[in-house]
Amino acid sequence: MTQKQWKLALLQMDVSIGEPERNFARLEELLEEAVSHEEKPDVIVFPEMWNTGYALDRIHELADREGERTERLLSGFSRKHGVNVIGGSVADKRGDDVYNTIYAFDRSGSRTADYSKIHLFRLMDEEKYLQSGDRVGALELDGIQAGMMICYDIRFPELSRKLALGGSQVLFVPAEWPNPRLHHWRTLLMARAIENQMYVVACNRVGVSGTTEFFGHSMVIDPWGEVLAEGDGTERIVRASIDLELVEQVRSKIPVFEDRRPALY
Ligand SMILES: NC(=O)CCC(=O)C(=O)O
Repeated sequence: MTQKQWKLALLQMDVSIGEPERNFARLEELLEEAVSHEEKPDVIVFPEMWNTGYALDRIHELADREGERTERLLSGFSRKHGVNVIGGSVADKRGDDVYNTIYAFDRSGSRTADYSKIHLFRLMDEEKYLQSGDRVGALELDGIQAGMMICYDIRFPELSRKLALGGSQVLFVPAEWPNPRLHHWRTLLMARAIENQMYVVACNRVGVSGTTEFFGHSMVIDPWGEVLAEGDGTERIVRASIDLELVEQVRSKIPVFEDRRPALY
């Protein structure tokens, strides 16, 4: 049966660069905290590259081979607690290549989808060490259609539009988005929500790696562009409830999808 409301928990965690053991341990603590709350979440989301951070010069030795460790933890957790998990993204190694990949699990613990980042971010040298994905990330959870993008992907409006046209009502965005671009982060996320009349659920990390500072400000934005929840710069769980019926209400109030003129552009 299609669910009409979702309670969300965004694990706005700090990530220890190049230390998967510490990061797995911290993530497990935050996962337990997320489900111990009186408002048990329907969907849990975490940041980008939470297993290794941007330890790119050692990424081939640190990446999770075939995503096996990530899958073991998240599949077991989602089944045990009957919760959907958008597993942030991890550095995962397939063959000789390392990707930046989201693994998503439904309430039964089944891996329902994965998505590897399409647009690699040169300012952080991703293109020198990582392979890009070659397909978009659509999925269905609790009968709700959703899309996945990773961090820099939000600068490419064509991608979120494609997901919206394919039926997505919610866009999940794990990120490691640093200072000094808070203004870009907030504005781009709001634009993706308003132009596509969809929920945007974006989880950014906090903390410092070398000289790079990550500001958090994880956000849940509704299809009208209202910010339902926003983190600060500290490690915490950001919670929000969303009502999926609002997507249809906003889309009928301003019928953007009917008024498009794709023949002209
Ligand atoms: N990890 C990323 O993709 C960072 C993207 C970013 O910071 C940006 O400004 O874009």
